[in-house]
Amino acid sequence: MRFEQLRIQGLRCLDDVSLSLGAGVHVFAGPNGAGKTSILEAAFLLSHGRSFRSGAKDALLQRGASRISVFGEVRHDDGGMSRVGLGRSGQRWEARLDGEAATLGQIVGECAVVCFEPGSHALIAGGAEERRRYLDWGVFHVEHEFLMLWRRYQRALKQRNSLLRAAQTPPEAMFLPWEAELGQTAERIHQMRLAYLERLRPCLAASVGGLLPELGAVELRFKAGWSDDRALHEQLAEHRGRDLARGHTTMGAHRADWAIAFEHAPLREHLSRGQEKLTALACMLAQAELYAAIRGEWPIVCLDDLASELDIAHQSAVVAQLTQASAQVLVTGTELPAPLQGLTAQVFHVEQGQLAPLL
Ligand SMILES: Nc1ncnc2c1ncn2[C@@H]1O[C@H](COP(=O)(O)OP(=O)(O)OP(=O)(O)O)[C@@H](O)[C@H]1O
Repeated sequence: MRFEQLRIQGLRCLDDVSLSLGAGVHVFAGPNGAGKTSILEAAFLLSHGRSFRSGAKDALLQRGASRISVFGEVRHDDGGMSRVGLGRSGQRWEARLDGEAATLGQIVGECAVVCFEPGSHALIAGGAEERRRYLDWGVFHVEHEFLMLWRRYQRALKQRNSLLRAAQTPPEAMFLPWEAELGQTAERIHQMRLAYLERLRPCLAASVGGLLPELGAVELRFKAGWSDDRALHEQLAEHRGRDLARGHTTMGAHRADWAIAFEHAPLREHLSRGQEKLTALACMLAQAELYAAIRGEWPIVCLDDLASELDIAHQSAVVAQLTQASAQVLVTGTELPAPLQGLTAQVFHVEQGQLAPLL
């Protein structure tokens, strides 16, 4: 798939920017603080309903603006077109699909963007939340039922947590239905996550093998978020006392995690910062490749500040793979990255939130 049009209003320094994009590689080049990353953020927002920069929800709105809005025309490889939009004035985000009010899930289902950026190493070196988000984004695109299950799970979790925090401990009967619901939905979420990771495994082995051959075979480990010897609802009942003391639910699908271990770097601490970044990039590429295998089209790939993140050999390897796959690629850099010189790429100069195509 690819964006044919992208319109961004009121996002950081981008006051009102319209872009026409084609197939293949697009480069956004310009000085620091010009607004290059903000363009990728807008694309990512349509596919995830959030920015890839942490804590950015309020910072996204341009200072002094009352509304933020991002609109994209997505051309699918089968010729179909989806018009996706996301806007926010005040605290509420509103989604639109083909001119009609829609849910966030609907637009995210139509528009797939993956991104490698300077914070991506957090997928390997950071907390479990990033890894769950990555996993669940992939699961969602394979199993549309996932979102509904996840919402049911979150609702039950919220209810149980508020019982845990009540001034006077409620009777057991009030906990039981929520614990049963958590147990049921968590089990199905777990099965979907496991099935997705099984499908991801060969894609990951291939992309890691291409980018980090020196680290040897790769192993993917998954933790459900609760012990696998008993049903979750039983464990929730058993550990209610501990959860009451802590004021929140300490086990369940919201505590799941996964990890990658290499034959020659079994612990995460064995990886250099550059290897963490390459591993995160391999995860992103594997997810894109699996998406393409399942859905029949590549997601849009964003590479933020590519030249400062990777050495030239790895930049070249990534660009070659994406060009071969005919993915639409949006790259940023203070200059045109070396592996793109001589390649057919549409280059835009970005300065102070303004864009101009360079011939
Ligand atoms: N809410 C906001 N309102 C207005 N301007 C903002 C807001 N948030 C950030 N900015 C400004 O918008 C610009 C955003 O820059 P962005 O991160 O997109 O730049 P960049 O071209 O990727 O820079 P770099 O090369 O330094 O990474 C910066 O100049 C920043 O100061």
